[in-house]
Amino acid sequence: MREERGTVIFDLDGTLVDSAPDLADALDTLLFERGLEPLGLDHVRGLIGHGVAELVRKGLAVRGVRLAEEDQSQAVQRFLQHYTKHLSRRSRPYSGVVKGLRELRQAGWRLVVCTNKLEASARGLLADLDLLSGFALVAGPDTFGVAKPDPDHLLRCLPAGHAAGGVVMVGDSVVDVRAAQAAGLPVIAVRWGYGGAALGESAPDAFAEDFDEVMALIPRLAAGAARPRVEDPGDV
Ligand SMILES: O=C(O)COP(=O)(O)O
Ligand SMILES: [Mg+2]
Repeated sequence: MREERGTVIFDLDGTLVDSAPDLADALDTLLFERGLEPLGLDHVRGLIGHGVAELVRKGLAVRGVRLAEEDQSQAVQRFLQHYTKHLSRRSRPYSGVVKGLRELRQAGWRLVVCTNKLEASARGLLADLDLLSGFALVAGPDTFGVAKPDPDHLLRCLPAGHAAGGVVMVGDSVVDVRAAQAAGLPVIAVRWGYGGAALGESAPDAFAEDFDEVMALIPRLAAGAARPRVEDPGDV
C-alpha cells in the first residue's frame, strides 16, 4: 500500500455536497405539519452548519415558535424521519469533488469527513452518492461526543501519533475555521457553501473559489503546517 502523505479533513454539508435542498425539504415538511409557512431553500442555507438540533430550533424560531426541551427533541426526531427518507433526492457533490477526492486518494492522502451532521445521515448521504468508501473515517457530533467548533472533533479524526505537519482542514463555515484554528491546523475556507458573510470575516489560511483551488492549496498548506502561521492570511 502507498505510504500515507497526510490527512485531509473535510467538512461535508456545503463543502463536499450541496445538501441544502434535501435539508430544506425536510425542514419545510416539518413546518408544514405544524401549520407554519415553509422557509424555502435560500433561507435554510443560512441555517446549516451547527447540526440538526440547531437547524430545527432556528427554523422554528424564524416562524416564532420556541419549544420546551422535550418538544424540541421530538421535533428533531420528526425532522430526521423526513430527512433520512430523502438524504440524496436533490443533494449532489459540488463540481470537481468526485474527481478531486479520487486524485487525492491516488496521491496517498488519507481522507476523513468531520461533520456536524449526525454520523448515520452523513454515511447515508455519502453512500448514496458513491463517496463513502473513499473515506477512512466519518465523524459526526455523535461519533466521539464532540462537535465543531470544539477542536477535539477534528483532533479525534487524526491517527494516533500523527505528525504535526501533513494535516489540512477544508470547510465552508466559520465553525470549521474556528475548530481548525483551535486545533492548530491549517484551514481552507471554500466560498461555494453556506458560510455567508461570517465566513468572509473569518481568517482562514486560504479561501478557495473552486475545488481545483482546494487541490492546489492542500499540499502547500500541509507542507507549511508545522511552521508558524503566516502574517497575512490572504497571502498563503
Ligand atoms: O448539518 C449541519 O448543520 C452541518 O454539517 P457540516 O458540519 O457537514 O457542514
Ligand atoms: Mg459545512
